[in-house]
Amino acid sequence: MAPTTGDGRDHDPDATPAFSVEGLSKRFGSGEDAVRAVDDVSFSVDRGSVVGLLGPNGAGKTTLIKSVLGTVIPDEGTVRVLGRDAADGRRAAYADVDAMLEGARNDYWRLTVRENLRYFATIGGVAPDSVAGRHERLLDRLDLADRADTPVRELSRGMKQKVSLASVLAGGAKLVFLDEPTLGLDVEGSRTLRREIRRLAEEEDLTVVVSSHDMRVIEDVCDRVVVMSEGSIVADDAVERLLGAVDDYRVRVASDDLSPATVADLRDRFAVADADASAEPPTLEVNTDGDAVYDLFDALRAADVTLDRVDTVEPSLEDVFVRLTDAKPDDSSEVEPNGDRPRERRRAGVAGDGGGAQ
Ligand SMILES: Nc1ncnc2c1ncn2[C@@H]1O[C@H](COP(=O)(O)OP(=O)(O)OP(=O)(O)O)[C@@H](O)[C@H]1O
Repeated sequence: MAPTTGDGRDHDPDATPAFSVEGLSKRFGSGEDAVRAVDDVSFSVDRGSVVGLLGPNGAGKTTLIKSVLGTVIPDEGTVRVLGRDAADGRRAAYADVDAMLEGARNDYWRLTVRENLRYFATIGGVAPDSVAGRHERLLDRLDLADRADTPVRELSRGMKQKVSLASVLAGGAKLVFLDEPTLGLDVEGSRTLRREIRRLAEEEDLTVVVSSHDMRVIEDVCDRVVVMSEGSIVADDAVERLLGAVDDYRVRVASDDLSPATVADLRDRFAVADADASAEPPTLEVNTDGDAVYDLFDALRAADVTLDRVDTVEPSLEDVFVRLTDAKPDDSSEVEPNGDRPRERRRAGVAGDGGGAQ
């Protein structure tokens, strides 16, 4: 048990959460038009953990993150960052915190990669020479070392995204928020960045909060997932436990005999989760439990469906998410040609990056 002082603060640095929020609420607007963006939310994040923040559009994720970053002032509740009450002194509370909000930080494209790291260390209040070793390590780990002296504008999108991540870490932040870190990347670029985020978290002893609509990011990178809906936390658990909590038993059958009429008939009688008529052979996924699976096979036999293949399907984080929030996970993944999400793309403020309190 960590020693505590009279004010209840503990002084064992490892036991102090990276951040905690208590009774946090934020409302926008007033009267009938008021929106409770965050509604009495309390939770804390241990140091060294990698936590995913999930939720459909408008769930309150960004407002929550900005409240912790100090760029949104909550109506009620307290925020403690690395043991310090954010209301007591923003500068001290946020010295070790940084964020990459909504896709990418605006790195300076005319500066080289290394110059960007030095610049962001400086505006984070750190003398760049004192963290030169860290910068070399970051460049190395993110496979940017041989491009360190290249202007950012000459890099591929995937590399620019990695420069953004390195810039967030350039000043020695211990707590970082990454919002949609893989947005706009191709499959390979996204996979590389996910691997690097996980590795950096472990090797640099970082606390990372990742917000994304991409379930692969959350599944690959996070130890724990906090799911928000309509301003409240609706689930908060380890990824495996969330997956285990879904006791759906789903079977996927494949057969050339699955005609549209047969599928329509089965839809009336079973919980059909998915049907793909264009697959070869066509497939049908049905949520079943207990005896329902036998009823399904009886019904298929009665409809003269000869099965080519039968599989059971493990529940995915997406299934859990849909169950908890009643929303599709990618309902805001519409991406503009430049890779940005359309809504309020450039509006977000970042601590130390010109974001003003609202
Ligand atoms: N500055 C603002 N003024 C008015 N309403 C706002 C403002 N910021 C957020 N809201 C509203 O608060 C609610 C929560 O928004 P928030 O951006 O926090 O959700 P989110 O979970 O981050 O959504 P998304 O995934 O789409 O980014 C929404 O109804 C949103 O319209």
